[in-house]
Amino acid sequence: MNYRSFLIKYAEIGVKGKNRYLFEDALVKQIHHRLKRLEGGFTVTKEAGRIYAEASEAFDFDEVVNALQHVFGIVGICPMLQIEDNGYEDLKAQVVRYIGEAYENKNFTFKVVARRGNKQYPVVSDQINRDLGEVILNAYPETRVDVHNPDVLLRVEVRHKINIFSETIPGPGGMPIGTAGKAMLLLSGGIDSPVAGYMVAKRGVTLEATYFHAPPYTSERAKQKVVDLAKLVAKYTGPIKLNVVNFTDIQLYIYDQCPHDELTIIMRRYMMRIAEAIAKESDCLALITGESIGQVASQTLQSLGVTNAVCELPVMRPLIAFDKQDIVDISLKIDTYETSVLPYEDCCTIFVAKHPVTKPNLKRIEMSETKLSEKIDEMVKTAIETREVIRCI
Ligand SMILES: Nc1ncnc2c1ncn2[C@@H]1O[C@H](COP(=O)(O)OP(=O)(O)OP(=O)(O)O)[C@@H](O)[C@H]1O
Repeated sequence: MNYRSFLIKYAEIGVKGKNRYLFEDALVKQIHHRLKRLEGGFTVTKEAGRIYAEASEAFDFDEVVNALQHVFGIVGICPMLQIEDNGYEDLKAQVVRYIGEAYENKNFTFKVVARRGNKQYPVVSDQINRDLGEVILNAYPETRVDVHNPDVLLRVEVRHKINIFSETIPGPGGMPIGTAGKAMLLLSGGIDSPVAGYMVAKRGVTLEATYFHAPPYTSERAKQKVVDLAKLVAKYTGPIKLNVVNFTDIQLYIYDQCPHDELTIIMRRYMMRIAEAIAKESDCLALITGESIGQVASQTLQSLGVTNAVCELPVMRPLIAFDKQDIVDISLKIDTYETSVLPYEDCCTIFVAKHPVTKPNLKRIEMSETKLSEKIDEMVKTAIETREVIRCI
């Protein structure tokens, strides 16, 4: 079948009451944004509970489906034949043509489910089901009707135009980007943080990201890996503004002044302070990290509490109760795993102590931080001011 149009199904956003149009408009915008980079000259429109993408020229079917499968908010992608209402006999002929072109092998069972959005249409749905069933059986005698468990469920929607479709390709689900504010992802080169960003973005949150690097202790390649990860996540979220913060002086200073078993937690607190300052500048409403309870020393409940103590914005940790394998499974699904496991050094691991505290005490950590003079505030200011901003698409 040479499809020209797609019917886009969305679930959750269909139940958003009076705000529904906002969600639909955001989804239309995201679909439009994604398809405009591809061939096909797509027009994206909405019509009472339905979104359509219609091509005006030739396009690569797989490429378009792949693009739509990266748009949060879509639960199903139905390639469809959309026709004008040119009378009942024409509808019958078009359905026969659809089945003829869509299925090479006609040895299947089917059921027709018609729905009249346009109640003026002269034939009621039940009658349409029976009549179309009959013309299909006559045209293709190998087919059989099975109303309980059909191989092919042929849907015919009689609206302003008539939609004929029988296949639903799953979409990613979630909510359209741009419907739930913006958050700052602390993006490292590991497996977890890209997955954390993906999960929060899937709820409609626009992402910005911050990466801390420590040249010359961390390489250009390590930075490039984070840029590559941001680009992979951006396939789902749209462009991500990545702030690359030079953390070297701060790390060296903390290393000089503070007990080494507290380095990880104190560095983490400075990362959060800096990420939050940039987040506030960018109107982000929350921070996101890839932490999960107990994974490493800095991810015990005590450590998470001590880290949180420096943040005013809420810190979202979508992986908090996930096992590593569950996180790996998502990273494989979203295609970040292979990049995440490339063996480049991370700035936290370079200065890590042999036996970091696993149950830090807030008072003690605050006491240790008093060893850092006003110099640290200057360093934080400089790190924020001199950050590099990379647009990842
Ligand atoms: N260099 C960094 N730049 C930005 N964020 C970082 C950096 N290092 C750590 N983080 C943030 O802190 C979280 C915990 O990092 P940590 O190194 O303890 O764990 P991890 O399991 O290695 O995480 P990941 O797999 O995301 O790197 C990360 O998920 C990320 O959100």
